[in-house]
Amino acid sequence: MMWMNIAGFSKAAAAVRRAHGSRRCFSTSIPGPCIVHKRGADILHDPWFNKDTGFPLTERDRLGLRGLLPPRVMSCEQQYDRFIESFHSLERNTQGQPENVVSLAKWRMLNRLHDRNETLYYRVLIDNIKDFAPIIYTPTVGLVCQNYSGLYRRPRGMYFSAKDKGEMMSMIYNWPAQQVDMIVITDGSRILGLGDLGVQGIGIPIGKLDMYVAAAGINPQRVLPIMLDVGTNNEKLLQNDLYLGVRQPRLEGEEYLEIIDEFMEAAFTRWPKAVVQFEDFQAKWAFQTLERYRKKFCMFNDDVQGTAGVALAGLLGTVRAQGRPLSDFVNQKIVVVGAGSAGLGVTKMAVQAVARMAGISEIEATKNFYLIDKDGLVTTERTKLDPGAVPFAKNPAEIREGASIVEVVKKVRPHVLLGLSGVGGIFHEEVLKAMRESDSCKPAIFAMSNPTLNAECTAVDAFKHAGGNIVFASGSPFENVELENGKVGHVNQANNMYLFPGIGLGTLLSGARIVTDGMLLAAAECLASYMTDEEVQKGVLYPSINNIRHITAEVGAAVLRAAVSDDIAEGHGDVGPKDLGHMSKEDTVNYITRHMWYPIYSPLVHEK
Ligand SMILES: NC(=O)C1=CN([C@@H]2O[C@H](COP(=O)(O)OP(=O)(O)OC[C@H]3O[C@@H](n4cnc5c(N)ncnc54)[C@H](O)[C@@H]3O)[C@@H](O)[C@H]2O)C=CC1
Ligand SMILES: CC(=O)C(=O)O
Ligand SMILES: [Mg+2]
Repeated sequence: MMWMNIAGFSKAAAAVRRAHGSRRCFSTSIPGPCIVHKRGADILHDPWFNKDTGFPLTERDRLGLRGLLPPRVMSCEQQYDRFIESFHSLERNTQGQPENVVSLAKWRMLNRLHDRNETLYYRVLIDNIKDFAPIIYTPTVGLVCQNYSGLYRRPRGMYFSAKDKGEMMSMIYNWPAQQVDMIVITDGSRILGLGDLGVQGIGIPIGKLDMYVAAAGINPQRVLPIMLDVGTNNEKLLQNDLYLGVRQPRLEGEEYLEIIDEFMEAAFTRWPKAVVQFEDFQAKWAFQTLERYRKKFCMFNDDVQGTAGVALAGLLGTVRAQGRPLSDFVNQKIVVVGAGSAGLGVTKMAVQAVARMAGISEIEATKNFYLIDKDGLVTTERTKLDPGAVPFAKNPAEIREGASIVEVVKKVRPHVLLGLSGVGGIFHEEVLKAMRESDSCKPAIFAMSNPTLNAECTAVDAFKHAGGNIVFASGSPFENVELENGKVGHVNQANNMYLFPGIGLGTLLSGARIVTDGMLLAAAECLASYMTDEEVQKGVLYPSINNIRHITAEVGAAVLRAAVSDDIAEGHGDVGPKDLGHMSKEDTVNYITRHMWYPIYSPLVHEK
């Protein structure tokens, strides 16, 4: 078991990952050729193949591009520098403007590059992931979704609407790529903490798949963002003339399930080896679709399962941060605020970990967990209790039904207060001050809701009101906080981005037919053991996002090895299940790393 390995994490491994995270590595080796079936201007208009001014003269001749570009040939490095310089100049020129305006301007600039030249786009993204993830992912992606109908310029991904019923099996063949490895699908019903955004939620699969390319090195020609537009219950969108989705209330019940069933059959008929990630479905459909498909298709739900693993890794980190042995996790009192797809997923996985570590039943393991939803503390007195929350309902004799967050924190004095409610600011001053009385010497506050305005509290407020000795994590990035004593309050980003790319990549390269609990647990354990004791004791629970490729390789390898142990790995390409089984841990990481796509201009070879 992983729990034993954490303390043994070697300094050498830490050095390797730092090297891996180094920026701007322009490879000097000659890349293999890329076959292209078009010529001339058609190539320039195809972002998969376009190199802009980067086409060498010989290639311009071979592909009929001569005269279609300015004569000067620029290297990829020169194009890169030119883009970064333009980006900095945008930053200078927008100084003092409202934050939303600046964020959208930056997103537009990156998006234009994405639409024009994918190779350069991903090079820029990978090498500057810390600066650009907040633009293509949370928080700016939330703003983009809110404004998507107005921002829309070019199509990306596929849209299956309620009106396409009966047509999906043929429609799926409209996608131009022969092979698809990763699909991220949403129905737009719960986009971050922003609610039902209907068709505009397509920004989320696009952003998640950008992270797949950047972190997991999935080839961008093999990713497919999907919007399943079954209507929206957002009145404002339905009234908006510019709204691009189907203008009808959401389908419900069997009608809804028939649409998703049809899509899943169509997708896996064309690409039987693909992995499908469900993202930002409202809780009832998140759980139902997960149960419906997880034994039948190779899929997982990122909000339920990915988030659970990231939170569990962070919770284990908080035990180490207190200088206590991991076995003390079983004694940690944890208050979870938000009992939706994410909150229930996290609580369930953490309870399972306690049960395993303490050798007790899952029911007994719920003792130290307190679940709060919009109606307050969940107890057995609650009428209309969500079935998923039943195991965590407290006895009202312990604390009253519906008790507020402050009441629960004052009474329980939890080690951890974890928010997945989607409600900005509910960890207000009184709640945070109550955490000063926590039974932990290093109380932990996880404000995991996205985007930034929906975080349960800001980093500054957490350190100000709960004290400088807390451990803090948020779902969207905040700056570190300067404390009065001259020390730095470290801000962690507790976001499922640390796991979903590795879960997807490990699953894909193992050729697993389904995603098992064992694979998800292996991912969480791998992340939990990634940090050194020294780092964790400084309150650093998660690695820097600059190391995301290395983390993803490690997580992917852990997932793959779990698939082999679970006997469901069927292999990938030339690598059969036996080959996978014979790989050492190090071989597995190397195998995963070798399969990561990296953006370099390949020589284009035209074939009719
Ligand atoms: N950091 C991360 O990696 C992730 C963060 N999230 C974030 O978590 C949030 C929730 O996501 P889901 O669970 O899918 O949503 P959900 O809609 O399924 O659940 C929200 C829960 O919060 C509760 N709630 C609402 N108002 C409340 C209040 N005033 N006090 C206490 N509880 C309240 C609701 O009753 C419900 O149980 C979103 O903001 C999302 O962005 C979700 C997945 C991953
Ligand atoms: C991060 C994420 O998946 C969410 O906020 O929904
Ligand atoms: Mg999500």
